[in-house]
Amino acid sequence: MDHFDYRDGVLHAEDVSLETIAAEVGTPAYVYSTATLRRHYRVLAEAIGAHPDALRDPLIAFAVKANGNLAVLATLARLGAGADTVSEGEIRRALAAGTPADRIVFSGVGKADSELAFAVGAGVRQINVESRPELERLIAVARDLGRGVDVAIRVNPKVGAGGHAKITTGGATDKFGVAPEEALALYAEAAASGAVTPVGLACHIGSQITDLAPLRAAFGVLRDMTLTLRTRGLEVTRLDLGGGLGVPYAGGAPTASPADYAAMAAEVLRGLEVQATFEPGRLLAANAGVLLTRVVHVNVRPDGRRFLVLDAGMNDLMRPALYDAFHDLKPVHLTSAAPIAHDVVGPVCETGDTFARDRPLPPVEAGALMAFTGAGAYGASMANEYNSRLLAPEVLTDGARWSVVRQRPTYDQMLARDQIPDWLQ
Ligand SMILES: Cc1ncc(COP(=O)(O)O)c(C=O)c1O
Ligand SMILES: N[C@@H](CCCC[NH3+])C(=O)O
Repeated sequence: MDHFDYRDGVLHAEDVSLETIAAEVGTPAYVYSTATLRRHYRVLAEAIGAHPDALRDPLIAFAVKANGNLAVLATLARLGAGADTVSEGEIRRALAAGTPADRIVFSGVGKADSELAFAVGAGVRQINVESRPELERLIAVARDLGRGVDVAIRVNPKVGAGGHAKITTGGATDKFGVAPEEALALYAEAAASGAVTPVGLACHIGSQITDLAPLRAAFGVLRDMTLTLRTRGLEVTRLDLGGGLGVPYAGGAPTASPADYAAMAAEVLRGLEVQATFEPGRLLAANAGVLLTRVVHVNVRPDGRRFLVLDAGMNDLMRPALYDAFHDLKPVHLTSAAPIAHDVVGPVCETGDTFARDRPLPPVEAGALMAFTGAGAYGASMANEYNSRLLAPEVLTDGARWSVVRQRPTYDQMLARDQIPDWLQ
């Protein structure tokens, strides 16, 4: 949180007061810090770079799904980050932000033929194949285009982990990847096809993982499989270790450090002589962003229950509604008033539009500005227009500079997307 701190009693993003941003851009609005993004990238890059013997020529491919804003992607691309993408839209975002195609990895369980063709045509670094039907379609697409592509087979190591059942991806019954035995068979089939080149294995077992044990187990599966493939005469030059390392959400559980994570990965991969890819999303972006919001009013019921009604709703920040996620809420103006219990809610017509129950907060008045922390990952990227609410704009700070990096749409733009057919006039 150090780049989001109080100065003279007002919460700032780097050198910019959130009050200034709210006054000019309105609320709700996402605010990201370039300095924090850079720091997070460097901490991870240095942690990985400390093990050049085992983590050779590493690639940090930012998971675009966490935050697809072009300015955020461009910030990371300039530091050398690649991109982990799961749709044509995300590949296009990464390219538009200046990420070189040969640093873009394409993952996902349901890539359409048109998306596979786009990725092959764009010359992405590798496609992480998640199933037999996908491999068959990719081979057909590559043959049609007369152009090859490097592939990794995404393994489902049967080790699920993560902060919530809905964000666990590595369990045996989860839809992602293929079981180790089948992955070995697909690898050989890919090699035999002559149309695509299998270069390695991939895994990603979940998100907001705070403990290294399940990650170690999953990486161990990749290691064993690498050795098996080599005994079968197949070359394995890359391992994609996925993302998933958790972050400290203010008030939440502690998590393993990037240094311990990298040391563990190095320990498991040492001696394999493979190139390692990492796909962090949350780790780089979550604590680099806040969601700035204004109190609509405080509704105190006769029984004493205090509803703090914000102008941000579950459509802007879905994580609490979807995963019961905890996001700290800070008043933009520091106060020493004693905290009292509030139910923090948005304006959306759903009971699920509740950010927190009985959250101790200093009493605030209508119009007060507040900020949800830890909102830089899976915040704006998961936002929607439910209740016909306009998507929140996004702002990026860099020292004393700041810019709107995604405009709030207008109601006219929202309405213009729909058409009433002639036959209804
Ligand atoms: C394949 C893949 N890679 C990387 C990520 C990024 O995960 P995280 O933000 O937890 O690092 C995800 C999302 O969970 C994913 O599905
Ligand atoms: N969207 C989730 C993380 C899932 C990542 C995608 N596999 C979150 O907000 O925590």
